[in-house]
Amino acid sequence: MERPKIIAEIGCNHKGDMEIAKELIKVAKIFCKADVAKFQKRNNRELLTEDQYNAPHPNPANAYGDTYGAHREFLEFTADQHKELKDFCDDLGIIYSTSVWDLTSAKEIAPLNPDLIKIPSACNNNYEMLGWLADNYQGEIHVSTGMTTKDEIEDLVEFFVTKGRNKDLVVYSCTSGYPVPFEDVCLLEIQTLKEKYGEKVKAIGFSGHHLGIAIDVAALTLGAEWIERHYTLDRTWKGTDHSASLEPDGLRRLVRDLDATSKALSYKKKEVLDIEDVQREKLKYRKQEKSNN
Ligand SMILES: C=C(OP(=O)(O)O)C(=O)O
Repeated sequence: MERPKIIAEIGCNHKGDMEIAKELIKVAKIFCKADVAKFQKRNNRELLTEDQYNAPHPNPANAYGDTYGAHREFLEFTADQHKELKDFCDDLGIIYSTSVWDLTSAKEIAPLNPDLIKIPSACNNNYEMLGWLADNYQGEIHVSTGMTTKDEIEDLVEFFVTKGRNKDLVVYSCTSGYPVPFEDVCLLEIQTLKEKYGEKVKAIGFSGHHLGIAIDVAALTLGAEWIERHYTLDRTWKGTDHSASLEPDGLRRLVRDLDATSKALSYKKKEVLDIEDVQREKLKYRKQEKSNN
C-alpha cells in the first residue's frame, strides 16, 4: 500500500525566527524525508478576548512575552513571511501547509494557494471560517477532531457535504493534550472515522501528540492516510510544544518505519514467492525414497 503522507508539524517551534523555520523545513525534507512542513497562523487580536490577550502568560518559564498576547505575537509570522516559507518549501520540493485559527488568517493564507490548509481541533466549530474556506479555497481542507463530540464531527462532515466539498476533506482523529498518555490516544477512533466517513470524505488522518513512534505504525494499519506529528530541532528549547515533539532523528525513523510497514502490508501475489523458491528447494521436507536393495 501507499505510505501515509507525513506532516512535520513545526507549529510555533521556530521560536519566531525565520532562519530556524527554514532550517526545520530543510531538515524535515532532506534528513527526515517528510512530505509536508506545517506551520500555524493566528490573528491574535481576533482569536483572543481582550482579557486573554492582556493576561500574564500562564507558563512564565516558556513565555516569549509578558502577556499571553505578547507571547503569541512573538511567535507569529506575517502573511509575507508565510509566502517566503511557502516559496522556500516549493524550491526544496516539500509541501508547505499551515493551520489557520481564524477567518483573517484563512483569508491571508488561501491566496498563497497551498495544497492543503488545516483546521485545528480548537477551531473546527468556527463555521464562518469553514464556510469561507469551502467557498473560496480550492485545495484540500484537513480538519482535526480533538476535544470534539461525535455529533459535532457529524455536523462538520455534513457541512462539507452540503457545500459539495466533502471529497476535498480529510478528517483527523486526534486527542488534544501535550503530551497525550498512550491510554488516551484512542487509536481505534481512526477505524470509527473510517467506517463512518471513509466513503464520504477524501481520507482519514491521525494527528498524534503522544511520545515516541511506536503507535503511528498502528495508525497506518487502521487506515490513516495522513499522519501529523509535532517536530522540533531540540526538545529542550523554550516553548510548550517542544517536549511533546519529535527531534529530527525521531521523525526520520518514523518515516522509515511507516515506509517499511506500508511496503509490507500486502498479500502474497503468488502462493510461493520467487524469494522463497530457493528455500523451498533447499529446506522443504521431502519424504525419503526407501531403496529396496
Ligand atoms: C493544533 C493543531 O492541530 P491538532 O488539533 O490536530 O492538534 C494545528 O494544526 O494547529
